[in-house]
Amino acid sequence: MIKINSLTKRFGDHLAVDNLSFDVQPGEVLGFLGPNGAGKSTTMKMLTGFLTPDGGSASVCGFDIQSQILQAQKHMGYLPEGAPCYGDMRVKGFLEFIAEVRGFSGAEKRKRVEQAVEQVELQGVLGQSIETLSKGFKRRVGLAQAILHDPQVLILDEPTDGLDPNQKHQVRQLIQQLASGSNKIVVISTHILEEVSAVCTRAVVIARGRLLADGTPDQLEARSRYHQAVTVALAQPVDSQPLLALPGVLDVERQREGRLLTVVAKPGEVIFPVVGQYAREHAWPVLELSVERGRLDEVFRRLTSEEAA
Ligand SMILES: Nc1ncnc2c1ncn2[C@@H]1O[C@H](COP(=O)(O)OP(=O)(O)OP(=O)(O)O)[C@@H](O)[C@H]1O
Repeated sequence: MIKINSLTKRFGDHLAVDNLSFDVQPGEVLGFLGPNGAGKSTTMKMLTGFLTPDGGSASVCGFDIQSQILQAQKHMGYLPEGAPCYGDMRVKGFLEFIAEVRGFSGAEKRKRVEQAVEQVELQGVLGQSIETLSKGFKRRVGLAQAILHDPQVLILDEPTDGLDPNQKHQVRQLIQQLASGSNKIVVISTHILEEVSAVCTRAVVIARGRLLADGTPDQLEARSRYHQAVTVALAQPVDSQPLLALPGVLDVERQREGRLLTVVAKPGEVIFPVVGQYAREHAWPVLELSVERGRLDEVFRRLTSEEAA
């Protein structure tokens, strides 16, 4: 597991990571969220031994990241932000080089490279130099080097940043594949909130280096103003004002010239039945009626802007 205890990092006067504490358990895919400059990459760099903390401690698979970093690194795969690789090396040569650095040789080295190549589907570009690859393929090379030694812990800094929707989908599938049923830990930093719903079992939100929220995607969505909101799509606009008098209704938002209503519930209230009944009784031309789980982007904005205020 990963244990982070009051981890702190300063750059000059600037406190980039401020007393951060949380644990990650085997089997978890943790989304590490925060606005630009929140301290995500700095935290990941400390965990992986690329930066030394100024305070606090952390351990990975029981190994302290300061006094036992080499042992900790054996259990970790790391995809740094932007997935930097040696541009003038060819893909195969680069992966063989990484395999050697990881201590593999001979048949074992060939097997490890083959497996990683297969997992991220690099077969078609093995002879190509890395600098000539598309962004998506460069990212895959970065992923291949991170998983080559089959680590217990994968730390991925914005693994889908800048990829097209198909490539994003592929990388997410790969993350799910790597994590599923394996008891491994995957930590991914991201700005993309749909990624959290798509692949993460838990999310931690930070801003200005401090922890703001920690929970499952469902728990975070439940903090949204739109949790249990009812969305009503209509063929024509209706008089929605009376909805405000229904029990449990907090607000009604109108969009598309009144043909899309979002009926917001008071905290803890379930309003789908009363809104549905009202619409039926008044013969509204309903095209679609649905309940919202909550909007992560709104929770994220609120949490991080409260912090900035
Ligand atoms: N080597 C450095 N020297 C000085 N300041 C740094 C250094 N690395 C990071 N910082 C500062 O520390 C803060 C946290 O940066 P960090 O890269 O960890 O944020 P982040 O959450 O990963 O942001 P992003 O989402 O933009 O990648 C920022 O204000 C950044 O400018």
